[in-house]
Amino acid sequence: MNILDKIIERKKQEIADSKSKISVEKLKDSEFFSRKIFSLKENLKTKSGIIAEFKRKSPSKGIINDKVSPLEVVSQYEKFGASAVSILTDLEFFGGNFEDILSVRNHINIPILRKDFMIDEYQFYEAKSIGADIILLIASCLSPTQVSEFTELAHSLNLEVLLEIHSDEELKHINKNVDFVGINNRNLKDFKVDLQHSVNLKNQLPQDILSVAESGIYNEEDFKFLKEKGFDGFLMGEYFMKNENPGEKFEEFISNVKI
Ligand SMILES: O=P(O)(O)OC[C@@H](O)[C@@H](O)c1c[nH]c2ccccc12
Repeated sequence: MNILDKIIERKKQEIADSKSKISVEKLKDSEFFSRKIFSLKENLKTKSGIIAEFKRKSPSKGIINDKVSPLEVVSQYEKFGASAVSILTDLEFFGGNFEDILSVRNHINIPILRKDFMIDEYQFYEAKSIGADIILLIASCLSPTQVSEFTELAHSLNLEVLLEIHSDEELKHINKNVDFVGINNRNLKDFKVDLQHSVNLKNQLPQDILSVAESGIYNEEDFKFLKEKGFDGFLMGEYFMKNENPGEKFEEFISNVKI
């Protein structure tokens, strides 16, 4: 079984567990169902284009940073120009939890991407109830029909949709309603990073869709290369998080790439 299959197996159990504890009706009581919306579509153009991630650990890297708090990190990300922040909520494989989003939502004014493996409608209500603005749909975990149904549900909750693809076959998951197409530079099955592969895939996207380059952006050259190739957004985690002070690293990066 590859890691992605393991994650999905585990996720199914977690969802069943959560459903037995909290109903969708209960989730809807959250104050976040009726609040100001932060839009990445707007922020991609007006800010750096970087979606800066808070991530404690990952299956490919092990522990990255478990010493810093989400609030200190994402406040700095916001201050120095992140278009949005991405916060992992998977506990088992990424060391994240809902509290990581809840503890920052009312302190920042940029959108938050709930980064998790979305396979069930229930999770969209959950995402909304903890204050997320954007959700990730991973094509390799879903059928094209699920992508279009989940996109509709997300939009009905005022959540923006980032659809992640990694291969030519997954181009068929794209529909005109998704807000952004993310191309993962990292293969989730074997963790290999290949930027040129992403550029080739980007060239096959529909003309007017906003594109985000995801993962494995490890230095200024990588970033500049992808920007020159026309990506609108850049999802970066480890490069900042592996530092003692991720916010400071973000600031340094922004000033070096001059955006
Ligand atoms: O830390 P990196 O290499 O900069 O990558 C960030 C982000 O793209 C990565 O965490 C990611 C992209 N797609 C995912 C899907 C699930 C979990 C994590 C991810």
